[in-house]
Amino acid sequence: MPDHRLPDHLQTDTVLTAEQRASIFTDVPHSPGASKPDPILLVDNVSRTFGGLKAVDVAHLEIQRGCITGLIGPNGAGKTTLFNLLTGFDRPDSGTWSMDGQSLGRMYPHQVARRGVVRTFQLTKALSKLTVLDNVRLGATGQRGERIVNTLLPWTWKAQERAVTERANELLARFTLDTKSDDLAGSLSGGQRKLLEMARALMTEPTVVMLDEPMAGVNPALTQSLLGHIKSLRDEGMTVVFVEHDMDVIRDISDWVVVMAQGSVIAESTPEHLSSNSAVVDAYLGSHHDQALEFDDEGNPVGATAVLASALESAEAETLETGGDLSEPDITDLRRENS
Ligand SMILES: Nc1ncnc2c1ncn2[C@@H]1O[C@H](COP(=O)(O)OP(=O)(O)OP(=O)(O)O)[C@@H](O)[C@H]1O
Repeated sequence: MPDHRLPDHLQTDTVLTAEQRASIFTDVPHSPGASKPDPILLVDNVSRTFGGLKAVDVAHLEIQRGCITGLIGPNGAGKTTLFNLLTGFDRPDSGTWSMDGQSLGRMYPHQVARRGVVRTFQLTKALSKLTVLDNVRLGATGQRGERIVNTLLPWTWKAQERAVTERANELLARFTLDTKSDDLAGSLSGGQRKLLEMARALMTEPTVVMLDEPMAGVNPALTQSLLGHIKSLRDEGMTVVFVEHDMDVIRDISDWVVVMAQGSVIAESTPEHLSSNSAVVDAYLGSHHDQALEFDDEGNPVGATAVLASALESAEAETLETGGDLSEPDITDLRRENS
């Protein structure tokens, strides 16, 4: 059994400094299912099939406490399905997973949230006919301590109502949505809805926040602000797991990166060493060679194309560093080999 206690020099109250986060992963092997010094989430043998397709088949995964873990992988790799399973929005065929030793299996989403694990969605789920404030207030449903509130006397409900509204207003201010609190959520831009979702998720004062493509569809001006918000969740002691396709974002904010392909975890790494991992390069090459490449107005690769470009660049650099050469193979040599 691996020893999951943090070494003495890393012991903290969950809020880790940048130095502590960097040293946490120094001895973690860059391999799928690697043991972490202090995992908050443990996943074992979780699988989910749709018809004949194995969407998720994760043998073992550990998520380090107090850090940002980026989850990447080609389209259809199973990232969203894994999020759905871990947060009670879907049921696996098999497997177990737990937070701090407490099983989270066979639970409904609100029960998982009560235990401190919340998630946001790739496509935001704001209720467009409700005000922004009411959307955030709804996040308090299933709140930890709700049962205690239910046993309180009627006149204390009002106090609870006030507390919920107060917290919702604080969160709206934090995410710079306070001027919009009386607007209908349907009037918000895509980026503002992402902020709204984050605010709603934080109503339960979670321990683990799982964000499914928080940057997708967000304009560049809001991207920086969202990145800052995600970092601040970690800096307040929360554990963040997020799905993202943009490698610049992954490099900017992840402390550790988990790579999925065809339902399984195929690699784990620090963001710096990601592109030199041949399994990652293979996964992206394998799944994207027949897809249209995507570029922005300035001709820079975006989305999966950016991941591929970055992986190729690093693989080429590695080939050169190890004395290889990048010239096309001589066709006459190939013919000779095949004859
Ligand atoms: N409800 C469902 N019914 C049938 N197939 C599904 C269902 N949900 C997911 N799948 C399939 O499972 C596989 C994994 O999908 P999933 O959405 O988890 O991948 P992903 O890594 O999140 O992809 P993306 O990056 O495109 O969001 C895909 O082949 C998908 O088509």
